[in-house]
Amino acid sequence: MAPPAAMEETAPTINLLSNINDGNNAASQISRVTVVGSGNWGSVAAKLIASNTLKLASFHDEVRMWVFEETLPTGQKLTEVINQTNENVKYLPGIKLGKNVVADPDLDNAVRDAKMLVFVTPHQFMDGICKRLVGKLKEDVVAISLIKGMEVKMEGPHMISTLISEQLRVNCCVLMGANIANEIAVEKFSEATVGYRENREVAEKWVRLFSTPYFVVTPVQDVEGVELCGTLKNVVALAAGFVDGLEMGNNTKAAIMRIGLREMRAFSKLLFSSVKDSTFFESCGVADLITTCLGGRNRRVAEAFAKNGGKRSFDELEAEMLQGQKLQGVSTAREVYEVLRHRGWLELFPLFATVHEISAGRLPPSAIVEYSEHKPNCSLV
Ligand SMILES: NC(=O)c1ccc[n+]([C@@H]2O[C@H](COP(=O)([O-])OP(=O)(O)OC[C@H]3O[C@@H](n4cnc5c(N)ncnc54)[C@H](O)[C@@H]3O)[C@@H](O)[C@H]2O)c1
Ligand SMILES: O=P(O)(O)OC[C@H](O)CO
Repeated sequence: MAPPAAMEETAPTINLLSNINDGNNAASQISRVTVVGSGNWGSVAAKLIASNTLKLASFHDEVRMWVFEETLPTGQKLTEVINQTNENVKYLPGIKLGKNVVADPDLDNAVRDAKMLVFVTPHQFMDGICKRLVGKLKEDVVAISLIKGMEVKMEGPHMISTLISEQLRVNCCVLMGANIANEIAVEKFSEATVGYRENREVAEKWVRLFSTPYFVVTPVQDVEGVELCGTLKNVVALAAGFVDGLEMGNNTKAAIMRIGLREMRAFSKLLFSSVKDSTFFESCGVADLITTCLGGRNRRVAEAFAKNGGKRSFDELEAEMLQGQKLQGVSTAREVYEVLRHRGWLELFPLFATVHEISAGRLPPSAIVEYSEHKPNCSLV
């Protein structure tokens, strides 16, 4: 059962202007939370949330976590092992998730009673997941996407939060930030940004659900800006990895990060005029760009790709180096490239375009710095 309302006062939340009724302990007011996804970040998100649902009276203690079921080399099902050991032995070994995290391989069952849905799968699976969930949710469900990626459809680019809100007809916020999951798993201090469209009250409820003394969350009214920061930094991370693989040094890497940030901002503002400059100074912006270009998986695999002279494909390196975890940067670079080509913007975004050309094998990794010699006069908004 959820603890008494008084405990809410001692919960580790940041100071909010919220008037959310956390004092109302009626069963109908208590939100059940389900995490859809159980990879590296999905598991850490479940752990974070589960530590708070035990303390905050407005959330049900139990956190359901939908697991894309797989059989481990031991022959056991991943879900069974998570529930027996309280550990995601494949995607987050060595970390206890909290006894109130329940792994569930049945998607319909996992979301059935949820009032708050946290989506955190690799972005390429979300279209299929949303289709499976249509008509399966409770009324008044709210969602948040922790997914860094986008979709490109015939009619143009689609953010994942838009896919969720349109297909499932729910309010969907986003949470992005400088958040390498393994560091948060061991409770090292970091920050994150919740992006919301209009409903500040819902955003603040998400902030309460995620905030801990070591995970400080700030709400920002710019859902597209926050989500595009999280999505596009993965493309810049590939460029940073190429530079590392070619041993070009820190100055070159800093230059790539600066140019990348400039393209991130310009691309975001061309797609959505509402995107705010200030968002790029939040955790979701420059901070995530820095941590990803220093310590992320996209950077690491791109470094190996460049060291091999582009002779081993990203798919091969991903499977070998990440053991089931998924890169988002390569498909995002392709999706961004499609938008640029379709809209006649390729000349405006030489870094983004070149990252795709390299990862698709059409240019050598060294082209990451050569593009600027050929297109020195390109200017961005
Ligand atoms: N790992 C991080 O440090 C981190 C931090 C912040 C944001 N993110 C973002 O979170 C999202 C999820 O990443 P992650 O790190 O939790 O996952 P991951 O890359 O560690 O794991 C891949 C996940 O995909 C699942 N999967 C495989 N095939 C599937 C299918 N057909 N359908 C549905 N699921 C399938 C696997 O079971 C596994 O749970 C991504 O958008 C990522 O960019 C990751
Ligand atoms: O490991 P990456 O490259 O997927 O990046 C992880 C996170 O997005 C960093 O915030």
